[in-house]
Amino acid sequence: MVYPTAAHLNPSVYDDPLSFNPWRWEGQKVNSGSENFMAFGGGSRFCSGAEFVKLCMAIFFHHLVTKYRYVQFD
Ligand code: HEM
Repeated sequence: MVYPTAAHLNPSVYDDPLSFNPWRWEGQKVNSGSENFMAFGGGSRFCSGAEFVKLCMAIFFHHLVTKYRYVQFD
């Protein structure tokens, strides 16, 4: 039995696992066979919408950063 949340918060794999760091998986093996990244489950129950939702997220972020201007409030 694998507990994905524990794998994602494993301090021996990820430095400071509770901090927000979108780059934490850079250079890691994050495909469906990864032992350290299981956001979409694994094995025979692997999320069948994974590729679809990754495309949706890429399109969403593309529009988020190209169609809006951002200003910093102090
Ligand atoms: C960020 C978005 C998503 C995340 C994080 C996610 C995550 C997951 C996870 C962790 C599982 C495995 C559940 C288990 O082991 O019992 C799963 C299964 C599944 N997901 Fe997703 N999912 C996402 C989006 C989607 C979308 C958009 C679809 C469909 C269009 C989808 C369809 C499915 C289906 C059908 C299963 C069951 C697969 C099976 O048991 O054979 N998911 N998802």
